Amino acid sequence: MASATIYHLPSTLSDGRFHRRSTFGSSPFSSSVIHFPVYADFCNSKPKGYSSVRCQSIDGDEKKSNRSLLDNASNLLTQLLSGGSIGSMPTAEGAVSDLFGRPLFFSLYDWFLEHGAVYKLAFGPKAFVVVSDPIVARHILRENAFCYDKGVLADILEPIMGKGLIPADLDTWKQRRRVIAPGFHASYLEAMIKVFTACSERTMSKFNELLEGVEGRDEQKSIELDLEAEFSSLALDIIGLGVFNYDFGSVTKESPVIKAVYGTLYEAEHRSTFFIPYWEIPLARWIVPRQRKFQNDLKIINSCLDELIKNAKDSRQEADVEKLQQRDYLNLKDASLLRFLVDMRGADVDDQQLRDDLMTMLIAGHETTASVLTWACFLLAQNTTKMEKAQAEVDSVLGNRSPTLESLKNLQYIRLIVIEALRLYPQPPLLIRRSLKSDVLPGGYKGNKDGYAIPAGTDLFISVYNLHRSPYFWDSPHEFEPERFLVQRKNEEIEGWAGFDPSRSPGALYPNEIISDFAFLPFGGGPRKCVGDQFALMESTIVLAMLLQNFDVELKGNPGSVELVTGATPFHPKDGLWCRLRKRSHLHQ
Ligand code: HEM
Repeated sequence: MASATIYHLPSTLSDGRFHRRSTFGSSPFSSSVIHFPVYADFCNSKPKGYSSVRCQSIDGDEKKSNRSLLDNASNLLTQLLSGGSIGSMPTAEGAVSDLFGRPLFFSLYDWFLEHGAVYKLAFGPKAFVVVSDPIVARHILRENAFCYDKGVLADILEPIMGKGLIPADLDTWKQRRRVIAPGFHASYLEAMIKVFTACSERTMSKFNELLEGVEGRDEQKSIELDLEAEFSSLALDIIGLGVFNYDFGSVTKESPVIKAVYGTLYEAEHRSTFFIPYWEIPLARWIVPRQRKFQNDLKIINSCLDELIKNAKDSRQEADVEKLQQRDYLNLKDASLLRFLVDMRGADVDDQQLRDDLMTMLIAGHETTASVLTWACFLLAQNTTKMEKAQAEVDSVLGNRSPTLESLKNLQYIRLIVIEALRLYPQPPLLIRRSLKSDVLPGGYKGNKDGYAIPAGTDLFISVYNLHRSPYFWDSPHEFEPERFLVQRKNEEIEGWAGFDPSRSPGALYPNEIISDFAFLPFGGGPRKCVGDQFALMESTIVLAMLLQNFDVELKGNPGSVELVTGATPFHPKDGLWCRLRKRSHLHQ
């Protein structure tokens, strides 16, 4: 009989990694948990694409009759307080109760199909404008980018990231972006491939050791583990080494710093699913136990970062940007971004700013990447043909060798799987903005030809989830089809959208917002686009390739039982992604 061993990581009990969903219980958004529709449901739905999502909502009259007094009062208040100023737009009379039963983005999707690509969400005393159209997204993110700031998101993240790139005011952002973006140059990324490979090898060794501990013949052995937790540890180790040359070693051990990082991540996540700055209530940081713990976690991380900054400054070797980029990164002992930032001539900054920069990248680049890998495995494990195609590519490109930059270029199918996972599960599913001045949004596809006037101070959600699953811009939008990115797609009917054309970004290893004219926005677009996109994509490709090179992966349970939680932060399977791993048959002794 085949033996299987179930591994609970030690952290299950002590660092809160797996308790985090329960901390979300108090949030109106994140308490939403749904059984995720099985991939096959999507494929069989008619019209192709969205009926599975729609079937989870209460439609029409039934929905209205279920509205509570709270919903009616909330909508009335919205109309009174903000309805007039952005009145020309279709309004989704969102029932607040809709938000309790399931993640917010499902409701946003239903309302998008009902009201169009730009609608106003009547929600309590506030109104949000929800955008689900590439032409409108392009206007906000690129053409008129400096008319908008991060609004609610900056309010939420500022206490954690300070003046890091994400929440920074415009002046600080301009100054820091100019210094940080060049740090992700080609030689740095190539050196990072060594880091991705070395860290992944540690994870693969851990899995192999666990398998060796199982009794029985090689071909019969399997282990069951939560791949989401494993990817989370691996991504933490990678971001620590890549950004500040610090080895958390979290794949194999626990430490107070690791616990503090997870504590901080969960607080960041909790705050970003709340949208109301409850932590600013006077004395909350001293009285509320979770806030006290958060302050303590921040202190632990900050003192670790302070020491790393001090060491980097003590060994500073000043140079111009061009000279820094020409260093022999493949052989540097410390190829980290911190080294680059500290050594850059003329970019002297105080320790506080450096700390904010590092903290921002630690948070922005950790769970996002772990989530992409999680959902890529979830999708692949449900599709035997695509899994076999992926493993065949890995076998022919890598054999039993470790990945290099050259092999990464040849792992085309694995790259597209990562991209397709990001299309179906964008991390985060919403981009948040607030208008700094009055503006006129384009109407977008099927919208008002004159556009929509919005006043200064309007809060907007660009729903990347809606964009990525729009039936107007994608064929079979809910299907897992990595191959779709190889095909040119034009839609002459859509005025103002240039269509999908891979040749628009020659030499790009991965499809991006340019190729899709803003219909594909996993890393945002325009000046605030993610600085770590290539880092994250290469990392995900290498980790996934090495996993498939070594193991057969299947879901432990039924895909329909995988429950999904999210707010404005990465999607998570509620109880992790439990998978069964077996050593690939050609690797048996
Ligand atoms: C798959 C992984 C990742 C995803 C999906 C992702 C996604 C995003 C998105 C959507 C934005 C734009 C947010 C907006 O416009 O409001 C962003 C910004 C940012 N990301 Fe990433 N990211 C990932 C990995 C990383 C990594 C690895 C790093 C750093 C090493 C990083 C650092 C940043 C920073 C600093 C910003 C702010 C840029 C600015 O405002 O100038 N991200 N990311």
